[in-house]
Amino acid sequence: MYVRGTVAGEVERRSVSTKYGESDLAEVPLRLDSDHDAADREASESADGGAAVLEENHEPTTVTLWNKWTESAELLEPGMEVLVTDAKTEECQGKTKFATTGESYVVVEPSFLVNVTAIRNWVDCPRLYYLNKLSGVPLNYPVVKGTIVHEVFGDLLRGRALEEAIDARVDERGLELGLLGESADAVSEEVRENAAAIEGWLEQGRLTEEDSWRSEQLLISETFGIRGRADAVRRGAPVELKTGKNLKKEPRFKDKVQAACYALMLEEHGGDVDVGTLLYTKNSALDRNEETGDLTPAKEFSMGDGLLKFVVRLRNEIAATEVQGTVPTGYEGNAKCEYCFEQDTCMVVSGRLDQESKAGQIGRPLPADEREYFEEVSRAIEAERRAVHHEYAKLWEQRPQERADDDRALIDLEFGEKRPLEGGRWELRAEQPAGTTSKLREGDLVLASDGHPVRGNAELARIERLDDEVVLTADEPVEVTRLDVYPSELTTDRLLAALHDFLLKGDDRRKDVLFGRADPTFDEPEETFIDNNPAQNEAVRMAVGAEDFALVHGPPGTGKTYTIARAIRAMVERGERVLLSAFTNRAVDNALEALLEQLDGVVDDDRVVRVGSESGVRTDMQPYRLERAGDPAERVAELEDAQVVAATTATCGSRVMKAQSFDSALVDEAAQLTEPGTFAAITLADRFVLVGDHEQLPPVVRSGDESHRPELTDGDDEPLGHDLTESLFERLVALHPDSGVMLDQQYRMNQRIQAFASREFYDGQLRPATPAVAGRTLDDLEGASREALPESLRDPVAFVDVEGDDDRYTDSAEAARIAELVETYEAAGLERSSIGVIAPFRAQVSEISNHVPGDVTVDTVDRFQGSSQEVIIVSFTATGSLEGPIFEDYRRINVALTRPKRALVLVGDARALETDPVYGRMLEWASQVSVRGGRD
Ligand SMILES: Nc1ncnc2c1ncn2[C@@H]1O[C@H](COP(=O)(O)OP(=O)(O)OP(=O)(O)O)[C@@H](O)[C@H]1O
Repeated sequence: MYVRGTVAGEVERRSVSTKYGESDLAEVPLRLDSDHDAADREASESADGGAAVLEENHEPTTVTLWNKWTESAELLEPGMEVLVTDAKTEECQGKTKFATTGESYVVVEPSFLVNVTAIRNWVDCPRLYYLNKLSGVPLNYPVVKGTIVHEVFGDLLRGRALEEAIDARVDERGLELGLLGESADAVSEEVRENAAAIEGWLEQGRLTEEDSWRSEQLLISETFGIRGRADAVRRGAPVELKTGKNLKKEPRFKDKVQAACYALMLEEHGGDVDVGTLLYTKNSALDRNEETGDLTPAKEFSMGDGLLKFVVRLRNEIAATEVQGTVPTGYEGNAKCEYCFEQDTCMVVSGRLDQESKAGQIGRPLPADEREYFEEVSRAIEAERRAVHHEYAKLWEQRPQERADDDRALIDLEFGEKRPLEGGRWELRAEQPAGTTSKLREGDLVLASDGHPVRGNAELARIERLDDEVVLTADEPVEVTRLDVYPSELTTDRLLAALHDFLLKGDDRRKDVLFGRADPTFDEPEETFIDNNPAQNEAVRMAVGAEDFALVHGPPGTGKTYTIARAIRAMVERGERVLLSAFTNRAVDNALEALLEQLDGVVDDDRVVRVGSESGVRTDMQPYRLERAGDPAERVAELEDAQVVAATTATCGSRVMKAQSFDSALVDEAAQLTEPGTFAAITLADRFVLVGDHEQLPPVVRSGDESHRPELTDGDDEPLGHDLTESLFERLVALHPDSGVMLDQQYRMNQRIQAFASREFYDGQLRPATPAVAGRTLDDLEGASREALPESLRDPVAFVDVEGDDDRYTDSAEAARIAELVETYEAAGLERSSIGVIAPFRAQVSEISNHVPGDVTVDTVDRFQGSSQEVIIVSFTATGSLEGPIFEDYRRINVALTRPKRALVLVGDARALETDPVYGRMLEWASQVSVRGGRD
């Protein structure tokens, strides 16, 4: 049976004499989880074929861990979670206790998902694992070549011809190879040598019997807290490809460990694995006359129980280290520093961060405030990682309908067909029921399954099309009936690397300025860049003249995009190479569009390059998109000759972008970026300009979403100084207020609409840029007439009182009233597509969507940020006390109220809203009719 719970006290270890001799044991006081989805587990095929439904029990019990599992017991601290499989019960003085059996596995912190490659690295040296995590994998030839060989291997398994696979895969990596100075022919030759081993081996397999193969299988273990992608699975057993050589008979130990991880997961999914295979592809390229030893590439080993358990214990060490936030020193394993490639890096990191390390330390430690900053921010990033793991856990903890309601899955799809594509991949089609919504978008990577993303047959797939029909491409032909959001750690990995690069490799002057030890300096040109808007002109002068950085604070509609474009043009005219970046693809493309207008006749179009994925970049910007595939020299020239490169901040953390450098970086939507998120872009440039509005939505952090367990090691209860929700932009505005300028003329809203936001959020300084903007009404729109509206809606701002029902997340009366309002505006001549509805909860968004036609955009505030509409209707969904995201942070209401150009209608329960002073003032403003209002 399964026993799962939280450690409730100190663990006691001792030795006892048994009939088998001396045995170690550890007694762990455990508070059992009451409802660890027992029913769900029972229905599933879990590793031990059954599950214990444990009674709710708040009294701690004891679980005894025997022999080798006492090693894992040593890692335990009160508050940690433990899972024991195949436990037995023992009655003792009327109490039920538990103990491990010979079959048991003990899993520490089972919801922390450890990557298989992490476990493999950990075998070599725990500190190496830490260093890899910190600095990320750089662009280097062995890594890129290894990836290509793996891809060719997958292709061969899927039946693609060798030469075709090599050509295609080398071509796809053109850009990376170009950056590394490699030529396609030379790389193809090397890949061919490696692939020969694979092909020969596959031939043998085919000669003897009908093999059942599967390439690249994504495995996630809900029992052992491990995940990874097996290179291949042959007759149910793992096959791992290594591009190195191995002249011994046996596979390398760490490679065995890796294969054992996959074996463990395959067994959890119902397999019985007794063998693992390692394929050392370099072996076949070696010359028998020069090398002695076993040159056969494929080496098999038998998969013993002892190894599987050892692997789980290693995994436990990683999980415990991560949850406690301790930094490995290298003493934990038997690290051999003198042979390690990373010895220098290791010593530098140890020296700079003043960490204990087996390799030793070099250099002076960073100043104390920088080390403290590093600790706080890296801890916050690790909390983000745990939140991603939490997303994984939801894959099995939530029922399908709950996931669908959460917008995290599309369920009940009707499988249509699977069609083989050229190159051995598959196209999968399914129909989705009408009216379903989710977070999934075209271009997303998803978990496509035949029913369950973890327990069923599942595969990573890309969404090619998403309307009534869903079209996917994948490596394997899954009969798709369900799609789940794929929780990715990529962002977290890149944040950590960006933090590392900034603090450990970053420029000292920049750190002095960012940590407040020095003031930023400017050398502003006297030139006038924009003659009709003094604040914008000053912003461009500061941006161009900044020697360190400049800040442009742009309230809604104040011409941020225009100002950025003008500033970049000025920089380009001065001969600078410029990076244009923003948090979202949408903002990057908007700014790029404005910039192209400015650059017309200044630089050739082909010196402006957009870096991003095909699905991320807007159609009209595709001509500027950098193709990754093709001739290496051509690809790299295209990027390196570019004078302006545009990419999201996430892409700035990619290996390709990290190889670039710029004179200046301009970052839009900077108030929505975490500090390390901002570093990813600005570390690529000598100077930077941040553009944003800290009175609108702050960075979105996953770990803030839900209640996570308190830090285990955080002895002092001091609140963290840096928790990722404050942007670098906001911090710098406070730290160096004179390095920025606020744009104060807005080009969007009628005067009546902007009045409240200006007063509440911008010290009354925001004003309409022109009389025409101030006087905007619906009458300006073709075919629309305010006269046709009821009197109560003729003013640009209106309030509609709807008594709230008692539901917390939805209000159907409000939804019905909003549907009527939409009809009223339509009757007055408005296009439905020019009306937007904002609601605080997803549930209310769905409720309203069911009442209004599809071409009216209905969404949450977060989704509306950055856009505008002619008419905006806001549903407050409030009753009694004000609770919910829209009310927790006044910046949300600022965003909601500043989306419309010509008309704003607030729909809510006046009595509830009045209970808060800000909303009280909002009601007053919305209910007063302007002098020039539409009364006859
Ligand atoms: N100095 C200016 N003179 C004339 N028009 C301007 C000026 N600055 C901006 N505009 C116009 O104002 C509108 C809004 O500008 P822009 O798109 O740059 O705003 P933004 O601040 O980026 O908006 P958002 O708040 O949506 O991000 C655009 O139509 C733009 O052409």
